[in-house]
Amino acid sequence: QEAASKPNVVILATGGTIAGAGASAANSATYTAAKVGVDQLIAGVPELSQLANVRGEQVMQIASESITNENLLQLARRVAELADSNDVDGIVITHGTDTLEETAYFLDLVEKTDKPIIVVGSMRPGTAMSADGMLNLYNAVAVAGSKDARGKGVLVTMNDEIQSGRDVSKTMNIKTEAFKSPWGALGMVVEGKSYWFRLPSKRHTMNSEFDIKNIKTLPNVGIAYSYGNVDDSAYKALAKDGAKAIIHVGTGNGSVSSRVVPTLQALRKDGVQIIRSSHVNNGGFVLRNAEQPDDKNDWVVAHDLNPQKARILAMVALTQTQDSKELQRIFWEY
Ligand SMILES: NC(=O)C[C@H](N)C(=O)O
Repeated sequence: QEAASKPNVVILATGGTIAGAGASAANSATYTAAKVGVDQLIAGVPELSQLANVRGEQVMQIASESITNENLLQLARRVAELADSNDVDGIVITHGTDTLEETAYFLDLVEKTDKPIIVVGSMRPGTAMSADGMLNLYNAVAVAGSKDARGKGVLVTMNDEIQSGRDVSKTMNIKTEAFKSPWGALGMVVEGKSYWFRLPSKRHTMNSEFDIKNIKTLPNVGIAYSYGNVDDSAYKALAKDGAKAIIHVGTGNGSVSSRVVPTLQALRKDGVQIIRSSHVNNGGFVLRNAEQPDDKNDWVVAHDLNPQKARILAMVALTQTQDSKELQRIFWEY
């Protein structure tokens, strides 16, 4: 009877530092990620059973720097199956923090559900002093089981904050206050209770035109970084390797070096989509035709998406359109 009154939350474990282990309690930074299985992870936080009926599944066991597009698709398909089942109220994904922001955004774009989907990780392994994984996981399950988290898109619970999976990124390694959004957190979780302050305004989940059920494979999209004295070799190499789009990680306004401009114009003529983003640290804001004539060059701007999130959106969008104007619409709306 007590179980019937609690929400049913499934924890999908993928690895990362939240499942990591070090040689001693003093090893907060030196450890091996993806060591501890999901059952042990759940057993390590017995208080979870006060929040929800929790069960776990090990989807993969990897450090998130090694995640592939196939891993992303596999995870997203399993999330969709669970979201469709009547006995699941919320889903938590434990994940390495390196690419957590990419996975969270991918799921935000392709999952057709208003059930809470929470992606969570930790900055320290569970074996370390002041490990942050236990509380982050507790908070994730609390949010996943709460009715007021429904319809808010994929969320990330790190360091007591509830962040939008679309906006959040890892801004720091080592520190536990690593996950920030340029537009601020959506809320806080304290002692298992959520406090909300704002809502995402971009299209996501139920309101998204993308659906994992229609996505068989993801296209090759590469990222090339700009800096002083940059040349065009990375762009050419990506195109040679079959990239359908290249995310240009520009300086400042997503600017393009005069040495690189002719190559990007030529690649666009050859059919490669060129998407300008910025490498500024606290959130880029790239506008069309600002510093570069995007209309003339038929390039796209990533607006506020960082390069790794721009890659995710470009891959998803390219499953549906090859038209640069459509691509730009999608980059404004998601
Ligand atoms: N804190 C972490 O989870 C980092 C680790 N390299 C990972 O992404 O799997």
